[in-house]
Amino acid sequence: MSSVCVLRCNMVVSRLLGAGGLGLGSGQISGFSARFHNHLGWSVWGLRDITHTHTAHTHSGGVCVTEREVRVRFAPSPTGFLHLGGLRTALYNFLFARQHGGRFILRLEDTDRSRLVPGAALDIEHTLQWAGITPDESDSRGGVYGPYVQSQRLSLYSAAAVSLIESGHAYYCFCTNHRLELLKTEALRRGQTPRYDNRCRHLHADQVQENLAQGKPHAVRFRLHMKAEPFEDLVFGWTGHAVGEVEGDPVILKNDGFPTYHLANVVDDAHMHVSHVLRGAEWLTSTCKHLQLYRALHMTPPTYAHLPLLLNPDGSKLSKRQGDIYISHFRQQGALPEALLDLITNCGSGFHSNRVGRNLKELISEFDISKIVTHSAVLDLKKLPEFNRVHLQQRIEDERQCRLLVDEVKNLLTLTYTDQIQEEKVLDHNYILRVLHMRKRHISSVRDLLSPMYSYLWLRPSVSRQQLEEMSSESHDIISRIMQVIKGCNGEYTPEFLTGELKLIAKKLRKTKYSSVMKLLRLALTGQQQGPSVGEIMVSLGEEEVCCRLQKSLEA
Ligand SMILES: Nc1ncnc2c1ncn2[C@@H]1O[C@H](COP(=O)(O)OP(=O)(O)OP(=O)(O)O)[C@@H](O)[C@H]1O
Repeated sequence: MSSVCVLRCNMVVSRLLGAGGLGLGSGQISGFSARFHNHLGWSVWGLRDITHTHTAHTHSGGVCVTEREVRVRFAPSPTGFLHLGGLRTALYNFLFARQHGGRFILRLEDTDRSRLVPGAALDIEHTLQWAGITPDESDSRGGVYGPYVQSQRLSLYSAAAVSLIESGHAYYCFCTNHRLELLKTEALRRGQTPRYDNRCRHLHADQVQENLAQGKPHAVRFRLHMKAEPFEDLVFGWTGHAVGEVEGDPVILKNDGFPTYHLANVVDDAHMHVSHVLRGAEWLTSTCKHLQLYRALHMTPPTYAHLPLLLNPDGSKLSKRQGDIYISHFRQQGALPEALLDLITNCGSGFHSNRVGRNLKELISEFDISKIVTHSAVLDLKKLPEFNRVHLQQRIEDERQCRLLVDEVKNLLTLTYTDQIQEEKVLDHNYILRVLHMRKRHISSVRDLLSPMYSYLWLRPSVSRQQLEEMSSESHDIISRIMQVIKGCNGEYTPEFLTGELKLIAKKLRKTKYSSVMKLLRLALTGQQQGPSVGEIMVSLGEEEVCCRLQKSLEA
């Protein structure tokens, strides 16, 4: 290119690097100049690094990974908190990386400055950590290809834009917002899809130089080819979109000095040596554009796998723009991370079969990218309590995890009942442990144990003798007999034993049926008319506490 072009490019670079101190010196971006100018080998679009071989029984279930180290990235924009759709895309990247001994990278794409949400970046990283899918490289963990936040990588994008302008693949666009709006309105009036008319493509070099010298605001646009190079997507198969025929040249660098998604993700994926891009299917049609950018930049593109989207029941995409329910909300409600991961994989695809109760280790070994289907899936949140119940039971049955649950219940109890708790023993580790084991098939969250239905576990009910008499005139006799049974049970204090004994007592009564005996006992022990079986209630409370409550009911 001519010296004019070099001059223009330098102007852009200095403007961009100087803009509000947002750009960094290239020294802050590891190995930038060396890698950027060292054209990475062009391996037939780089798409043969992963191939479908349906006969091979490989770890990944029919997909052979060869040559390059597997490096995948989850690249959300911190324009909102993480939702379940984003979590599933992150998870599939994580599963793929773990299956192939690769690296899982978290990159924050914060170039849309107008939509940044304070706290979102931290929320995303913390949520991934909470879910057990901790990135190997990220802003907080670091890594050799950092920084992992796009606003700290501006010099890379401006240099790429410069290189594209120099090679004639990009050009300055001086069109005003007003003109672009008019183009849009006119297209809509004619019933056409709005598109840029590529006017600035044809500006004479002198005109461009004059505009730049006058400091006219400008963006940089990429010159799209008419020809559509098809590519093989791991989910959608061979795909091609004649982007140049249907779209105007896209902006790659905005006039605020920030790149658009198209340039930034291409440059970063290449510089971070990303081998596979697993991202939402909404990017499928943009991929031909991205491949044109790779070609123009002489960079090796990754292999693509576009993932079907998770949808709301009304068919819309789960998206931060709609303020969909964030993961932090489910977390606050007591959802377990493994239950959420299990739910979002169950309502999608990527596995030979679906079943409830898969943990992360099993998800890694059973994930099969060749099983991902192209159609989107509706998220069925009504199933979450059942998924949570199954996973909570698994935690309760695991000694180490159950210890943590006991502590959680203890904290919740202290917070909920503060000074109402009369008996310190309800905060005892073994007492809570017993309650958890007794209720593990019935509760979806440990928070359920704090609901009024379970208050009897922590607080003594106040039941009057009169209430019991109203249920049965034999109530005194019944309660005395039961206390006798408890005293003589010699360690055989199980729900089954107690139920058998209660039946025997009922048989000896003249006026009270077995069912009424149960109702009477439930009321005396819990102050409630419904709840778990009486045998279970008695075992949960323990012999001493049951006797104490029964005795009190006789005296009340
Ligand atoms: N509903 C969804 N289902 C599956 N993947 C999704 C969904 N929404 C986003 N993703 C994917 O998650 C990754 C991060 O997405 P991003 O942070 O842009 O979220 P988003 O909800 O699409 O944001 P926005 O609403 O701001 O566009 C991208 O690869 C994106 O394709």
